[in-house]
Amino acid sequence: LHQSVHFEESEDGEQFVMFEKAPVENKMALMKSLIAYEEGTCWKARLGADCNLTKENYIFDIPVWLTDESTRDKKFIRLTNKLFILKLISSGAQPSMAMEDKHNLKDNKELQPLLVFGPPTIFPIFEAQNSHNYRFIKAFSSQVSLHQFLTQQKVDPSSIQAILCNPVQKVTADAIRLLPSLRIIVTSSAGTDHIDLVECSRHSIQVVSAAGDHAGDVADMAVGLLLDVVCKISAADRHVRKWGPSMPFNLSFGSKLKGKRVGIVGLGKIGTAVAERLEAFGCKMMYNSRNEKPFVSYPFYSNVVELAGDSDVLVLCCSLNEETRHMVNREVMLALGKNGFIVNVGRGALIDEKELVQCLMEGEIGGAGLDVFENEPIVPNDLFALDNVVLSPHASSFTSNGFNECCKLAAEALQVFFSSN
Ligand SMILES: O=CC(=O)O
Repeated sequence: LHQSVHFEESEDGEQFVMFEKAPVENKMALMKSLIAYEEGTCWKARLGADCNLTKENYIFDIPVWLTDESTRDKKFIRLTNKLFILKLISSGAQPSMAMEDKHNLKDNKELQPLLVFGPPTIFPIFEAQNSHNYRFIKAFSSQVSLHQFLTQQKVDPSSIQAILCNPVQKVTADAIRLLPSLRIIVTSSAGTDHIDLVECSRHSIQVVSAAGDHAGDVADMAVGLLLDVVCKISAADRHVRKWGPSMPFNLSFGSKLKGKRVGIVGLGKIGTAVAERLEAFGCKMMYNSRNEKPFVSYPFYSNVVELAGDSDVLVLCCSLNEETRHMVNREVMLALGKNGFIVNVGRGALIDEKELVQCLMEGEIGGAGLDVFENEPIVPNDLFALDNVVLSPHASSFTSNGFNECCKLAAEALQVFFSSN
């Protein structure tokens, strides 16, 4: 999705969103997100002028009146890997904010500078929707220190009041100290472990999580990973791809989710959503949390080793901080046991990853479903060879609804901040 998008106007005054060169999958993903965001708006798409196509096949003529999923997909299938332009043709609904304000575009120098770290996965969409409000200073594209980068870009550090970020790039104490006017950091994630919160509070900087209510998406992923590793779905898939007369069926048995005792570590919104889903599968829930929750009927364990000892599955949903770093260590994994499973949708460093790999290879635990890793994007090679492990690239909140909501929340948080300052 990392590509640039900007607005253009044709000679006859028509307004376009221009997508620059990028792989077609990215364009399609971005376009789908835009379309999902623009529900009810009619779009027309056509190829960009540099495609050297004749007038006849130049225009796609796909007014995208959004009706249902099946028609959406059919329409996008026809896009090619050339440049293309989206054109807003008419609409009963409100045009997008970006389009509406096209004529009010301020001079670039008058726009509020917004320092972008990461970049957040939502950034291409956020940028397209908010380029009329902000001058984006893309620190994520730089290989040099923030100080050098700002100097190169001729940006005065004291002009920066806001950062948009996500867990890909840390907002360190040094970065914060470099920006004397910094007042707000908006992160597109639920977790804030990539931001030096102590330094923020020292300088009275607000930290806003714009993740929205994506607990359901993350919980779906947790349950998916658990089902996959318990029922061996990915292992079976790999097996089928090699299956044939010369390769007999030799898949080991999966097991049953029903009746499993599941210890949720971190019974916040995500943990609760996981528990609700797993109850429907007939699992028996218990939990560990900073404090016992008075209105929760599941048994509470203040000690994770004891929780692991009484569980068949541990699902990690808590945030990462100095107390929770490596909370799942070898002792916890041995307590969970040879038939036990771990699912991690929190942060990689909640588990001592070296010990996890060791325990998986030695058969000290039964399997793992992992959406997060200690040193992303580096994943221990040993995991790739294990059939009892299911891996996902920190993608539990990658749904188009989640993206759009997150963009909206980030934009609102910044708008409220700038309009009250
Ligand atoms: O990892 C994702 C998040 O914290 O939202």
